Amino acid sequence: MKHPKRWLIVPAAGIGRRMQAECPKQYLRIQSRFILDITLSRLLDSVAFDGCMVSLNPSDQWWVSTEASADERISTCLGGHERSDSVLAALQALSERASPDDWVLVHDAARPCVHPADLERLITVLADHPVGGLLAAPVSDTLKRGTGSDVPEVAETVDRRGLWRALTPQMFRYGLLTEALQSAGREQHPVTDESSALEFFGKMPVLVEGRTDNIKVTVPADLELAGFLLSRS
Ligand SMILES: Nc1ccn([C@@H]2O[C@H](COP(=O)(O)OP(=O)(O)OP(=O)(O)O)[C@@H](O)[C@H]2O)c(=O)n1
Ligand SMILES: C[C@](O)(CO)[C@H](O)COP(=O)(O)O
Repeated sequence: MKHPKRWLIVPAAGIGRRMQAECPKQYLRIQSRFILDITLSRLLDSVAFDGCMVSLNPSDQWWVSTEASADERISTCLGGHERSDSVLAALQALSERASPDDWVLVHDAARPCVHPADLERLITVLADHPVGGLLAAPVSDTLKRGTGSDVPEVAETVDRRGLWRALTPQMFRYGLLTEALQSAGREQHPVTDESSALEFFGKMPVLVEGRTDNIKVTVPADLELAGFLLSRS
């Protein structure tokens, strides 16, 4: 039986609106390196991939200045309006090289602190699984649902038992992930991660516990925290 290949997709076509920075957040620097370069090097230096596809914004003017742009292992494609569109564009850009049973790991460009041990655990746990799964962290805080007003008040406390925070990478079979994202798009079913598309497609992805320091750089305060975490890794 043909051994499945392993592909990496890094959606990096966002504009980082919540970061309120002068450039898309994946091009902010930590220790003088672009966040995107840090993320890609942590992934590619830790795991053997058969190829890597990075989705870029059509207006991207920074990619040409990255270390990654000179890396022969990495190809690029144009991303889309939503993260899911950017992931689907990367899957379609790999269509000539990938087979349905190949593994695809999808990781946010904005998560530079991902730890090699988490990558190894995800790949090992899911190696023989027919669908795949994702890194996730059990919720440890008490959760409140707020009212939508300018001064939000507690509407209810949400039972946190069994709740997890989805992280990335998320790892699924190439064919199934492509079909699931296409189906969610046709049905205009909003998905904010790959697992949501598989769930909509009737599958139950595996939750693989990951480190809580695998943060997504989203708002200004996250940049200093990511810098601290990277200084210790
Ligand atoms: N149309 C999009 C939107 C997001 N992303 C990528 O998906 C990852 C996670 O998305 P998010 O944190 O929401 O990034 P942004 O969309 O850039 O942030 P914001 O929502 O604040 O604009 C990021 O690496 C981002 O570059 C993408 O490739 N294509
Ligand atoms: C994929 C993800 O990072 C899992 O938590 C998250 O859904 C991305 O959401 P965003 O709004 O695109 O940042």
